Formats: sequence, C-alpha cells, structure tokens
Amino acid sequence: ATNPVQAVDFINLFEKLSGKQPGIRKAHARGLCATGTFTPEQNAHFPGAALLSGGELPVVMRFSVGGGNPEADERAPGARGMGMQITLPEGSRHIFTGNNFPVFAGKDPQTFFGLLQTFVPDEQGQRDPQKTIQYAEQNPSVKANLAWQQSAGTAASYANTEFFGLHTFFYNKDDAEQTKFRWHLLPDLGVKTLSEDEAQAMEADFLADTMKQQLDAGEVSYSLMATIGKPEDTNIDPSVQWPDNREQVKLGTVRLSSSGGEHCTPVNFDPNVLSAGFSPSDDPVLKMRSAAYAISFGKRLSGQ
Ligand code: HEM
Repeated sequence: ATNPVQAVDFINLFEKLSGKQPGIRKAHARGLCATGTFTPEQNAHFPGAALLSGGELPVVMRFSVGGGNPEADERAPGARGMGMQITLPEGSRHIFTGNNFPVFAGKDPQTFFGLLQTFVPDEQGQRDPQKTIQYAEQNPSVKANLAWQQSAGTAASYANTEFFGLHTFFYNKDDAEQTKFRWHLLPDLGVKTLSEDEAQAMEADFLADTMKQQLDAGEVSYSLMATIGKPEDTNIDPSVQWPDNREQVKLGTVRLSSSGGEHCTPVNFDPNVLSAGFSPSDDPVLKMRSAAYAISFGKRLSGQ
C-alpha cells in the first residue's frame, strides 16, 4: 500500500463513529475497573520468568464494552474487553489486554481500518450493511470475526467472560529454546452468555452490579492460560486461530477483591508493556496498538 494507515487515522475514525468524547477512551469507552491479585504458577515453558517466580502480585483490571460510546447499552451482544496490569516487586509491569472473541477482524491494521470505514453512516445517518458484506468478500481475513459477531450472545457478567490475547508473544525470544505463545483468560465461574430475551430483562448498565453481587457472594477468579505454539503456527496474523490441539499451560490465578473506583484512570493498557524475558511478535496489529493507545491516553488525560 502506498498510504499505510497510521495510529492517528484510527483515532480520527473512532471519533467519527462515536462522536467526540472529550476525556474518554477513544475505544472501549464504557468500562468497569477492578483490583485483585495474581498468584503465579511456575512453568517449564517459562523458566526463570520474574512474572511467575514470586508470590502474589497486585493487579488492576479494566473490563469494557467495545466501541467509543461511554453510554453503551450492556444488553447488546458483541465485543467485551479486558485490560490487566500486573505490577512486579521491583516495579516493572506486565500488561495483558484482550477481547472476548477468539479471532481478530483483519490480518493487518489496513484491513481492519477498511472494515471500520464500512460502518460510517451516510449523510442520513444510515449504515449500509451491504458495504460490510462486500468488503468481507474482498477481504476474507475479516470473515471469522464477523461470523463471531453474528452469533455472539450478551456477556452475562465480566466474571463469566473469556478473554483472548489474540497476538503471538515470545518468552526468551533470543534463545534457541524460545517459547512462542498466545494467552487467554478463562473465568473460573464458567463462560455464560444471555439470550436476547434474558438480556432485555436486565438494566442497560447491569454489569457493574452483577460483578459486585458475584464478589459479595464468593470468589471471582480467572485462570491465565498460555497456548504453546508450534513453528508452523502464525506469528503475525491475529485473524487466524492456531489449531485447537496445542498444549495449554496455566500461568497463574487472578483473584478479584474489589470493583468500581478510579484505579484504572491513570493506566494505559498498552499490550506491548511486558515484563523481563517476554517480547512481542511482529504482528502489525499488535505494533499499531501502542501508538493508538498512547494518542488516546494523551487525549483522555488532557480532556480532548
Ligand atoms: C489496529 C488495531 C487496534 C486499534 C487501533 C485499537 C485502538 C484502541 C484504542 C485507541 C483504545 C483506547 C486506549 C485508551 O484510551 O487507553 C483501545 C482500547 C482497548 N482495546 Fe484496542 N485497538 C486495536 C486492537 C485491539 C485488539 C486486537 C484487542 C484485543 C486483543 C483490543 C482490545 C482493547 C481493549 C480491551 C481496550 C480497553 C483498554 C482499557 O480498558 O483501557 N484492541 N483500543
């Protein structure tokens, strides 16, 4: 492409799709903050990882509804997100930011951008679904995600949602013995979605109360899992899932202790912030995210 898409183009497009929302995240605008702990488990695939070597570490998590609307209706089916910052004893951080779909909408930023452009309404405020269908025919790497969007229910609770990192990461990348993995966060309370009727019986902002009730009733926890990749599994394409027979290992348990509050306000959940020994892949979508999040973070903190 002669004119590759830039991070700022995404920010402008998000503002076009959701309106200017001064001081608000340009994507995943509606959210719920939570705090808790991460209890690591040592693992042969991650020898000596500082993240997994100590005891309990503090966690700040932000759950969110996809899109730039801070008043998004939580009864609607579709994308939900999760950002998790784990702070290590010496102060370094490891951030995991994932969504509830197992496959991304496009093999690279350009393809994803083109898809988002098909969602821009015309002068009468109407969206043209035909544009999206045509785009998918010409850009098949968006199809698996669109199929997921079609069939997705409404997340019953953030405590009952699975989140996927989607990109490939490495541990000890420079070593001959490097581990290649993708992570996901499995809710120990099980995955639950609501049918359309069940969702309509809820309040539009039910997710914060639901989380509070679940925290009052007992433990809300997640298993942080890594899928270990084989050489033939893609390093760079988040629109392609790895075969489902790959080895799964548990990196630790995330336990929530509180929800609500402003702990997430000063956090930029940039998925390229990794603790010692970990490194990102060359996935161009992953690379694009740091710059886009930084622009959104700066705008949000400066009231734009
Ligand atoms: C080119 C691709 C992408 C772009 C341009 C993009 C852009 C953004 C932006 C601008 C924000 C707001 C950041 C802030 O203000 O702090 C955001 C938040 C978020 N994104 Fe992305 N994103 C992309 C891909 C992804 C992918 C692949 C995932 C999931 C694996 C994801 C999950 C999230 C989540 C969960 C949040 C909310 C973080 C929070 O609560 O602060 N995004 N994204």
